[in-house]
Amino acid sequence: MNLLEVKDLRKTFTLHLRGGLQLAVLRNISFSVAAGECVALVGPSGAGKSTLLRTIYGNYRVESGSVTVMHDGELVDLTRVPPQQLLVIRRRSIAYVSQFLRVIPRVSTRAIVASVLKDQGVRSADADARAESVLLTLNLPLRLHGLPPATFSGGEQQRVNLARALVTDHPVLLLDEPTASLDAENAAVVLSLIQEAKRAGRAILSIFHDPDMTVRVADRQIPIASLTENDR
Ligand SMILES: Nc1ncnc2c1ncn2[C@@H]1O[C@H](COP(=O)(O)OP(=O)(O)OP(=O)(O)O)[C@@H](O)[C@H]1O
Repeated sequence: MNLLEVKDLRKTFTLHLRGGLQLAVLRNISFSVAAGECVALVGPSGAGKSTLLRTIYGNYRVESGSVTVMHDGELVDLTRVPPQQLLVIRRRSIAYVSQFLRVIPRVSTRAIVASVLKDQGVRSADADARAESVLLTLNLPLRLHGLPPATFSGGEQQRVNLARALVTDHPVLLLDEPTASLDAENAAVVLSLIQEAKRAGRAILSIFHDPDMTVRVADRQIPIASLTENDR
């Protein structure tokens, strides 16, 4: 069963500060990701892999095409839903881990991770316990859970970011270079959590900075090519 379907997606950026210059990035992108599958986006730097993830998550408006995700047992086209519904769908059905953690200052790491569950209606004490457990699995020691992550190392911040997505059971998971700032040991933990998410029937779409990671965890690869003059 497909949990994510992308059809004929097109995306062009308009650079308003450059006199409205048009930058074509994605053309004719079509693929699907089934429950229990991890699909990797591969292609040269600048081809548009991160743009594709952000467009699927609804951060960017599409020029044309559709992005359908499984939400509450139904396939919903995210390109056509009003912003309020998009927020509801993000809360329950599609999670996105960017390379960068954006957090509210002075909020503790535990509270940041638990808030995702509390937004879904999980009781406060249960949410805190589950947040703590996933943070420990990701090798973030208890002494850091009460601290805001602003001063954490890049790899620690990346693991907090991952914890926010892995603590939930959203059917669709988008990961942008989830192991980029991690040492080999922590990268291996993340790979095993991705395998676990696959076994749980989630659909994962990811970009890996390391081709070896792609081979180890991805069931399929989707090539994203840089556009030529003719494609634009
Ligand atoms: N918000 C934006 N506004 C304008 N142009 C953008 C924006 N985001 C990305 N781009 C451009 O879109 C193109 C694709 O960028 P993107 O980051 O998606 O590539 P990528 O394949 O993920 O690259 P990398 O592997 O280096 O991370 C680049 O030319 C980039 O400059």
